[in-house]
Amino acid sequence: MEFRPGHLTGLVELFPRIFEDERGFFWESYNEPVFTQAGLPTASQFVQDNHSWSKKGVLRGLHCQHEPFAQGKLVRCTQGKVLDVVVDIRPDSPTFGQHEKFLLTAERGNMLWVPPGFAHGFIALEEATFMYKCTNLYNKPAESGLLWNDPELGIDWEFETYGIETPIVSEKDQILPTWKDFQSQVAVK
Ligand SMILES: Cc1cn([C@H]2C[C@H](O)[C@@H](COP(=O)(O)OP(=O)(O)O[C@H]3O[C@@H](C)C(=O)[C@@H](O)[C@H]3O)O2)c(=O)[nH]c1=O
Repeated sequence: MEFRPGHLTGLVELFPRIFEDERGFFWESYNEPVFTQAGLPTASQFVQDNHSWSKKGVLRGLHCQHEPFAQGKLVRCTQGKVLDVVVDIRPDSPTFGQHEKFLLTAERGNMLWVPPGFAHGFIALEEATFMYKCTNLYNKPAESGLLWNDPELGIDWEFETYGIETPIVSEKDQILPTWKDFQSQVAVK
């Protein structure tokens, strides 16, 4: 497994070692001592596993849960490919408000460790199965997030590159706060 730090502190992209033969392929997606060595959470810290499937063009996000329910997420795409986007929402971070994008594909098996303190989302660039482990349980009242197309965040979701005309966004995600509103909400909490 190769571990590549993201530009935003705390993010880690994981690339498994892939063994291919005439039958197909094999790789280790989790190995406790290897994860410990890399400073990543291990099995007992992951308390919830999630699995979603999305049509091409579905955009989910950007989601987070406020403290003390913030979740770290180890995410991966096991069918198709997604553009994964994270926004740094740690007020004391020098990169507060900045985002980073990762192309996660089933073929490469790459994963992303997103620590607590980020809003997270993705767009399915083709039919995609998305699976992830979380370090905290789902807590509906603690749900929050950011509006995916807020100009202030300035995220290019690369629709043109992948032939997506209009993203499919849930009603809930269409009314998430802008970056400006999110900051004032956090400030009053
Ligand atoms: C996230 C979640 C949802 N649900 C339920 C609530 C709802 O009725 C239904 C669908 O929920 P959502 O629309 O929030 O699903 P979705 O938009 O896929 O939410 C996910 O998006 C990605 C980007 C993330 O980062 C995740 O943490 C999570 O927020 O599933 C759970 O039971 N447990 C969970 O952990």
